[in-house]
Amino acid sequence: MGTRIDGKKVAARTKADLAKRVELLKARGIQPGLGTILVGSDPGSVKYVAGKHADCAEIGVNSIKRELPENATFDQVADAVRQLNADPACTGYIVQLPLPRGIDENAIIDLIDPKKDADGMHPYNLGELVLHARGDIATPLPCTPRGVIELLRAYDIDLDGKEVCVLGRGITIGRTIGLLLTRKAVNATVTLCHTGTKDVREHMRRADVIVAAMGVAGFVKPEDIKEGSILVDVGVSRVFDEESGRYKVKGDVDKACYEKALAYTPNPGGVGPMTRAMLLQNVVEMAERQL
Ligand SMILES: NC(=O)C1=CN([C@@H]2O[C@H](COP(=O)(O)OP(=O)(O)OC[C@H]3O[C@@H](n4cnc5c(N)ncnc54)[C@H](OP(=O)(O)O)[C@@H]3O)[C@@H](O)[C@H]2O)C=CC1
Ligand SMILES: Nc1nc(=O)c2c([nH]1)NC[C@@H]1CN(c3ccc(C(=O)N[C@@H](CCC(=O)O)C(=O)O)cc3)C=[N+]21
Repeated sequence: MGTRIDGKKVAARTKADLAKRVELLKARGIQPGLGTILVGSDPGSVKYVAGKHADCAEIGVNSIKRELPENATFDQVADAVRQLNADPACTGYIVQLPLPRGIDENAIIDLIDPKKDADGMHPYNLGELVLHARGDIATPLPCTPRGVIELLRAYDIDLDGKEVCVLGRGITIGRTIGLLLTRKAVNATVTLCHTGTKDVREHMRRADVIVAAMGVAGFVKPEDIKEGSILVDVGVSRVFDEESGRYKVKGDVDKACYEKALAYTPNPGGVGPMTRAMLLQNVVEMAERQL
């Protein structure tokens, strides 16, 4: 049985450290504040946003909530973005995705002040990430990819020279994590797979590390992986559980793989809590840049 990588534990440690940094900021007259813009009432999104505010309260960061109805227009969402750009109490914020159909998400993300982009997904910040393969980087990093890397680092898993197979080319993780994994400080070699990949299972079998970020429950099977591989399970599906009669969160990795793995992140309890912790870390770092 491989090592279970406990995301909750590492996230709690990260938050305890951030709480101290928030104290220092306050002592120097800076109060960090996280803004959220939620459009509509998708139950998943409502839950994520509530979780983010609870995290803020835990470490002493102020919350600024903006809620718009499902039928909000592009201009209304754009106005909410402009208000948070101008609000000095808001040091960083996110627009919860997905936005209702008909609102161009990329056009909204474009309007976010890159200095307040807590998700690290503004084109300017993504561009900075592309341009800086070496040295320090002073712009906010995308939360989920950063969470994955911090989580592996917390368990002393060295990615230098490792073959990483990423499954999925979504914006929140698949398409950007390679930019972090291939930075000189991490030094991994990355293959990015998607529905156009010819033999995705062949790529998985070759990999030292698999980052599964598709949202296809149980996609990665024991016969697809190498003995001693490291499994990072990011994808989230809600699957009906016959036994309990309730919907349960399921990851992209079949639990039967754990036996063969050197280490694995459970789902839930792995990457999710780290994603949230990295959002807070971005907000604290953005506030620290004001010092
Ligand atoms: N735990 C956490 O903290 C987080 C979890 N997530 C979860 O991670 C998952 C990915 O999110 P996101 O980055 O937004 O990606 P998207 O959901 O936008 O995209 C999914 C990707 O998976 C690919 N894919 C789907 N089925 C297959 C298949 N059978 N074979 C190969 N590739 C496939 C798609 O390929 P194609 O492009 O060809 O259609 C697509 O690129 C989601 O389930 C999301 O909920 C996201 C962020 C944080
Ligand atoms: N712009 C943007 N940024 C995101 O970061 C983003 C997004 N859009 N769209 C949707 C996905 C999904 N996502 C999760 C975050 C935390 C948990 C999380 O904390 N999960 C807990 C359990 C939660 C439960 O049980 O329901 C865990 O894994 O232990 C899960 C999923 C962020 N996403």
